[in-house]
Amino acid sequence: MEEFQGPEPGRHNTSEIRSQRKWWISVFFCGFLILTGDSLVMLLLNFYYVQNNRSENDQYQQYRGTWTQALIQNVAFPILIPLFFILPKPETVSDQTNTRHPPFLRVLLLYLSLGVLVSVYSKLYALARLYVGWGILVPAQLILTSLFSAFINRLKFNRWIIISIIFTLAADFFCAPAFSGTPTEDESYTYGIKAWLILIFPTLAFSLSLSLTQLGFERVLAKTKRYGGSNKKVFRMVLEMQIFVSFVATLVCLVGLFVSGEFKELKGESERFKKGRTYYSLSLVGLALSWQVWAVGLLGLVLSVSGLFADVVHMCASPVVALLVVLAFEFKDDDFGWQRRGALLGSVLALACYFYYLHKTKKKEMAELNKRDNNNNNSEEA
Ligand SMILES: Nc1nc2[nH]cnc2c(=O)[nH]1
Repeated sequence: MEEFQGPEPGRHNTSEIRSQRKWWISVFFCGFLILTGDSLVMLLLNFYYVQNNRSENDQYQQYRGTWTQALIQNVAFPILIPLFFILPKPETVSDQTNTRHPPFLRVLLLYLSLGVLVSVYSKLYALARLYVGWGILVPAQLILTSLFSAFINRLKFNRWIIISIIFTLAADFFCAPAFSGTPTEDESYTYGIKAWLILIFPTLAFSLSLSLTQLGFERVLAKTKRYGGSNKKVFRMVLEMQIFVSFVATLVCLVGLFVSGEFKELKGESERFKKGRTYYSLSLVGLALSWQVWAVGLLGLVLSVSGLFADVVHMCASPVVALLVVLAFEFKDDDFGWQRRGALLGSVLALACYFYYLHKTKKKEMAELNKRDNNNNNSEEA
């Protein structure tokens, strides 16, 4: 006689264990991309400005070139297009009749608004780094990201997240990677009211873009027909978001480059480059590719965890970047002293706290699933 087989015990558990494992792998992978992107960008930027003979320019000229930097931050998005098509399409769920998909116009508006925000923060970030110290820019940004996450994404803060934020703030306040782009000093430029405005707007735009991107993934992209309309998050969304947003940002930066007349300076820059034009082009290509690596990692973490976590990881990369810059360049007075070692420790602790919180959340999810499975089995046996 054939035995009646009830629902296989632990079936949900096995698939949950598998999906949690995949989730952890993607979190570590995206974190690695952010760290790699941040490090390469800073190393190449330093190389670029060292080679650029900045000190030979007049003070005005030293604050130029920021539209070019903004353009480079966004322009290499086409390298992601083949990857987008290689990744498998998500399956569409069969029960779609009742699902309301967001209209095309909403998706378009999302990409347009994020593209403009990204172009704003790319341009002003390039400028802000010339005016104000990293130690002020970065903590301000993390505080704003926390506020936006609380109000826009309804993120619930707990003690582990708060401790992680405090460690990150401390680490970044004491650990600015050396930056050879800083103009040869004129204090009035650095701390004037203009400098403070230039600090506030890119940090605002960056923080806002993280929260809106998270909202866009959850409320718009995950509900579209092409992603199954099932609220499932897949990596393809990251690539789609990055490609369309960077496309808009690139257009805005191109307009800025031409309207400001900065494009006329490109020839002079390539001629000034100490190692010659080939190295000039190679360093710009390297920078553009590194920015894409960074952006995919950042958006990947926004998708799989949150905008706040993505910002924490991005900020925690600074001490590592500072160490790499010390090893790669011989800038005067730049060493990896006790302050930076402390900052590195702060970053490690910040990440440990956040990861501990994520681990606890995932464990709780699994326990709830176990409980539900057990209840279902018991009621079917009764
Ligand atoms: N505003 C801003 N722009 C960025 N572009 C790359 N990183 C950053 C950042 O931390 N802040």
